[in-house]
Amino acid sequence: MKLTLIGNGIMAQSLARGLIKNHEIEIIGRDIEKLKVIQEKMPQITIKALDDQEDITGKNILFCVKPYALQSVSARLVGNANVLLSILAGTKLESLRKQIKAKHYIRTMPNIAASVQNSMTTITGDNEAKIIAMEIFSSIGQAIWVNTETQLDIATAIAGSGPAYLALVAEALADGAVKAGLERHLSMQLVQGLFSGTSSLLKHSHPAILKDSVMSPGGTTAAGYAELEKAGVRNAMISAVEAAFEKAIELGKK
Ligand SMILES: NC(=O)C1=CN([C@@H]2O[C@H](COP(=O)(O)OP(=O)(O)OC[C@H]3O[C@@H](n4cnc5c(N)ncnc54)[C@H](O)[C@@H]3O)[C@@H](O)[C@H]2O)C=CC1
Ligand SMILES: O=C(O)[C@@H]1CCC=N1
Repeated sequence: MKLTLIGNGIMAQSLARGLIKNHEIEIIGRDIEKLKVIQEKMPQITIKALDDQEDITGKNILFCVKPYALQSVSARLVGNANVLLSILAGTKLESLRKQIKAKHYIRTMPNIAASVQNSMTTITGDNEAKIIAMEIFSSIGQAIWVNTETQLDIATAIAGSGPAYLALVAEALADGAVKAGLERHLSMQLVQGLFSGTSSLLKHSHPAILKDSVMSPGGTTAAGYAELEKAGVRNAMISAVEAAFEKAIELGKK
């Protein structure tokens, strides 16, 4: 399938890197020099500077600019796209419909692991475009269709932003090991293996069961776990997801 990405930032590049294996990719962005650098890394893609009258007629567009840029970028788009698939956090389908012409509209929330074909993506929007949207995002990881934009905004707070939360945990665990005296490279290697193994286990086990099976009576895990509870890590995680959800709602009001 031919896909046109508008935007040349981190997420457009992550999506392109994942999608290139199964799709024909065009990236349209405002920074042609940056696009040339991207093309050096992914020679199969085509690149184009965003025109003041950029014709999107018949294209399947993956819209990858910042939420605040919706108005200024859409003012430069002419014609009627086939499907407009937006990845903009918070931005409502209603705003997209008002500002960009397309046959069908989709909101999606992929994450940065799209670059390694392991995104956890949620999708909502026009039912007529459900199959095409699910096909695109299933080719770069797992894709789930949800029925409301509220569900998508909550999903944004966990699966969209989540890689940053888990990266914080990963970095902090490695720092703990370094503090205890282990070399940095070994600490990082252990954390990578830890995340990979735990993620495999989580596919089949409830987190509470997993935790119980690791925690021996009077053992190391119980000692460490008590510190996490004392520091309020559980509550911090819940608050983080709530705050990110609220921010998505706020972005949707702009
Ligand atoms: N970074 C992530 O992990 C994720 C980001 N998103 C969404 O992806 C979108 C892009 O985010 P990032 O790639 O992280 O940001 P970024 O800052 O790396 O890229 C933003 C892109 O928007 C373009 N842009 C901004 N203003 C523009 C204008 N006036 N005219 C033309 N182009 C303009 C920039 O040139 C750039 O290509 C955002 O809407 C964000 O909500 C969604 C899922 C995950
Ligand atoms: O931080 C953000 O707003 C975007 C949306 C999800 C991940 N990054």
